[in-house]
Amino acid sequence: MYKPLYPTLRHWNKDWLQPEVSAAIESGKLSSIACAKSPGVFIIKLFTEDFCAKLLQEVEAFQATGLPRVRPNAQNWHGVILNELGFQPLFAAVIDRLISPLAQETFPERFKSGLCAADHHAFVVEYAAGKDQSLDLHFDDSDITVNICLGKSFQGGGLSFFGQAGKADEDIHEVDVEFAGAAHGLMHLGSHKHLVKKLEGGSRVNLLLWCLDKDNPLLAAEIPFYDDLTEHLADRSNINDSWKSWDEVGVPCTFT
Ligand SMILES: O=C(O)CCC(=O)C(=O)O
Ligand SMILES: [Fe+2]
Repeated sequence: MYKPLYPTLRHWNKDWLQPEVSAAIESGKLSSIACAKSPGVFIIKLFTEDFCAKLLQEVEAFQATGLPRVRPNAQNWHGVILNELGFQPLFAAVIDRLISPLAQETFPERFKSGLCAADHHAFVVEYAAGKDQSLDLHFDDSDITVNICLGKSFQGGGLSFFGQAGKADEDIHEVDVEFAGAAHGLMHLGSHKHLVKKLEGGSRVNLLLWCLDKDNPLLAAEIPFYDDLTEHLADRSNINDSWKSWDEVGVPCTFT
C-alpha cells in the first residue's frame, strides 16, 4: 500500500510557487517569468525548490513500495504518471491559472485566448546509469509542454531543440539547453522537436506536463494518452499479472 508523504501537495497552493510567479499571477502579466532562449523555447522557474524536493520524495516513496506502474510515455521507460498518484487537481489548477495565461502571452498567435486545457498528462521521467540515459528526436503528444527539473545531481542530459514537426526545417538543429538544477525548467510547443542528450553521470528526474488544448485532434480522435503503451503492458503481462487491474483501480492508495 502506498501512503502519500505530503497529501496536501496535490492541491493548488501559492506556497508551491516562486514568489515572482505568484506576483505575476496577481498582476496578470506573466511574460516576465519566461525568458526566451530561442524562438519558442522559454526558460521558466515556476515552483519552489522545496516543492520540487517534496515531489521528488513523493515519487521515491511510491517507487519504494514496488507497486506496479505504467511507463510514463511511449519513449521513457523510467518514471511515474503523477495523476495516478492523485496529482490531477494540482496540475489542472496550475495549467488553468498559470500555464494557460503564460501560453497566451508567449505564443499569442497560437493561443489567442489562452490555452483552453481540455486534458493533461503529468509525469516524471528518470535518467541514470542502468535506466534511461537519453531520448531520441521526437515531438510530444501535447500543445504545450512544461518540463521542470526536480533534481538530483547530474552531468549532461540537456535538451537539443530542432524545428517544428511537419515543417521543412523540422530536423534542423536550433539550440541546446542544459538544466541548471532543481526547479529550473522549460516551456515549448509540443510540436517543437527535441531530444535528450546522453546523461554523463548522476541522476536527473524531471516533471513533465503535457497540456492539450480543447482543439487538439488527439481529443477528437479520443485517443487516450496510454494507447501506445499497450505493447509495454503486454510485455508486463509475461512477468507480472498485476498490471491488468491497473486501469480499473489505479494505485492502491490511502490518503490521510
Ligand atoms: O527528459 C526531458 O527533459 C524531456 C523528456 C521528454 O522530452 C518527454 O518526455 O517527452
Ligand atoms: Fe518530449
